[in-house]
Amino acid sequence: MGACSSKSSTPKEGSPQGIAGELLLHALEELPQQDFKRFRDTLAHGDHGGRRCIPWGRLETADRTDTKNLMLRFYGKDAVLDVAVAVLEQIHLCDAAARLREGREKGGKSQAAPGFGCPEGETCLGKGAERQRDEEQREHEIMQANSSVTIGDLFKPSPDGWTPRVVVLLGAAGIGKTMAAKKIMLDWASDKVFVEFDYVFYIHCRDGNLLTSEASVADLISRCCPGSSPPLTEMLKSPEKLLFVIDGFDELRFSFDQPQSDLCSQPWEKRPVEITLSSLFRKTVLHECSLLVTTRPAALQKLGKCLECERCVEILGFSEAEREEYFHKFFENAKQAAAALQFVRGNETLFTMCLVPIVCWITCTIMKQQFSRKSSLAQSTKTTTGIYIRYLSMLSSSLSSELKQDMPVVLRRLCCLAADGVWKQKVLFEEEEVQRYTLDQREVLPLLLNEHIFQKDIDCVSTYSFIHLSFQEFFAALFYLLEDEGETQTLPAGPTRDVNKLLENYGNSRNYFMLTVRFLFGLLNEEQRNALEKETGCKISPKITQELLMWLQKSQKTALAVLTQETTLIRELEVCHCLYEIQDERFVTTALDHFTGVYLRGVNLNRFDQIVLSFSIKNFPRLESLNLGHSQGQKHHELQDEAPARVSARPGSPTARLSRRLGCCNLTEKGCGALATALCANPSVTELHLGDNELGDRGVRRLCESLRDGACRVQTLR
Ligand SMILES: Nc1ncnc2c1ncn2[C@@H]1O[C@H](COP(=O)(O)OP(=O)(O)OP(=O)(O)O)[C@@H](O)[C@H]1O
Repeated sequence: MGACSSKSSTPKEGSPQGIAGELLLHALEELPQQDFKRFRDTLAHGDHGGRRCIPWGRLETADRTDTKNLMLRFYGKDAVLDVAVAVLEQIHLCDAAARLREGREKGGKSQAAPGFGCPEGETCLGKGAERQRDEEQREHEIMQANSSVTIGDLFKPSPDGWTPRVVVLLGAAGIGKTMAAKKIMLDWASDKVFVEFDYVFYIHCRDGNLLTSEASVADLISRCCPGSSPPLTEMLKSPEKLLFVIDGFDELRFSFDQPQSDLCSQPWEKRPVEITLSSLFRKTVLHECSLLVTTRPAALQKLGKCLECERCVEILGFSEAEREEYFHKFFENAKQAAAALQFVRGNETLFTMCLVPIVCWITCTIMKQQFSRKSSLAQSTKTTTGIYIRYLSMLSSSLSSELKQDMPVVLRRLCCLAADGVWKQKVLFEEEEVQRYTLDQREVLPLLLNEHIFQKDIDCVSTYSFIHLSFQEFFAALFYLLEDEGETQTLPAGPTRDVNKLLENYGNSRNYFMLTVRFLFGLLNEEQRNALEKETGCKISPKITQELLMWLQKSQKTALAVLTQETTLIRELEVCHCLYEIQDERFVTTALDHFTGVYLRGVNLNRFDQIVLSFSIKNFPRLESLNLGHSQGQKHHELQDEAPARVSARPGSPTARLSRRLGCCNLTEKGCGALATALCANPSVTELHLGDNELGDRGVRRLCESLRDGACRVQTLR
């Protein structure tokens, strides 16, 4: 658990951090109590030249030593004194600022002693430290997610008594974030959770995108209380009793890069919605209120720029028992539920995929129809794309023959609408927009669209969305594969069909494109393509295959992978998800031939992720390293039992130097058996880092014995 304690220890005497820390502590101790309070307040709410503010929740009760330690932890030894000097100047304590600056200059000279601190200008070392901090922070977050948390615990104080005010609920597409947010509202309303809050407001970000006129925080609150005039003055009197549930941060179109000086400070101030939300996130208004924000992981980086996440909890999806419970509730009929479960359990991958509730829902919906009609869920379905295609087939089979005839045209138009929406980060479409695509709602409503009544400014308008955002992303992907039969020329100008444009933008706005790109890979699978063509009557062309392949290979230079001096490592599990969806071993092997390893430290691997990762490992021609240090989640059965064997069994690998780092990845003593067998068969393994695993002395002995005659070094950390 070493990495989880990201709390820095007290700086050691004589260390560079110690000097910065000592100077800072000295400066803080010189401040009278009132000034020290102003210092903390500015630290939490001031402008630190783009640097993060320390959340007030942490500073509120901090004494001088705590404040020094928090500042060192947040800004590091190199920047901490800059921040302190700037804060002192902001609160007009210019003498104190000058003394601190002078002390730093003197201290700086003494640091020039050999072997003490880093020479000036060595920015690469600095950057390394920054990366390291990010990584540790992520590992810390993941750790938090793993200690199982219930809704009622989200705002509970941590063991050291500190209560978070900003909690982020993180989860993949369709994992149940909106469901959880709505459940929170219901549970709070019936006094089951969060009794400490007098008012809880639910803001769905997709609605925020539609607001065109200016709005104050008070207006946003009023919108959450429809039909009545809420007691706003009373509500705003005690901000610490307010909780805002901000659902679907990833769906917000706003950039949130306004300077601090543009933000509002009063809840009655009417400003563009973007500014108002930003002010709420950055706590320049109602800074004592609490926020619960849900988001897909891809938007975490953007979120981190506009708010200080104080606690991050990941929704992991349904456990096996919960999947069973879901089936029973869905079917109501015990016999049908048991039969459906038996079928789905017969396809282990499908059952695993059902850990994502939306997949569970689609599966059950298809199965339910299967009981009344011909079977439509193939036993072989094992990709997310496959499930969505089966759903579409099911809908198509339920259409009247007249509607079915129009299906290719309707589908092509619908795909244009979906793609246009994905590019414009639009989830809700107004009636005229849908009509502009010459889509008659009666045709498409049963297919995918949900109708919502939305209060836009003073009017009520009908808006439509795909039955779930992930369906919009599925249809947006299909847009790039459908052969244009000419009729789309009459539609509003949408995005180009050039997939390269989408891929180029993936790096910048990945959270909007990630699932769409994953579906693109899935739709290239020949079997899936054929099934879709047969069911819908549309022509689907695999002409983008080469583009996707080249993009993956080129992605050595993108955020998907990291190119070190000698090796190119896959750094994002998303690459493996894309490759898994295509289920084409030749494609996967060719794509992976450009990489030499996988580096996924601090990733939360669920069982499906493990299946996905294992698929890539199995088809990895030049795998030299697999680093899963600090990866957490359910035990890595798949990787323990299969991946090592698969790696060693690959022809052509004997000359490869294989180094495996499995530190802290939940490798158990049992897993050592499989690992040992694999290692025996693979004399090319030269290094094995096992870090802080649970394998016990027997496990280590077993491994060492296996490796006695080889050149492999085993490193453990316990
Ligand atoms: N706890 C649950 N119990 C039953 N069904 C659930 C649960 N959570 C989610 N679902 C089902 O899964 C669907 C998707 O859930 P939800 O919309 O909450 O996901 P999400 O994480 O918000 O997805 P996205 O990031 O794509 O917006 C829901 O419409 C519902 O059918």
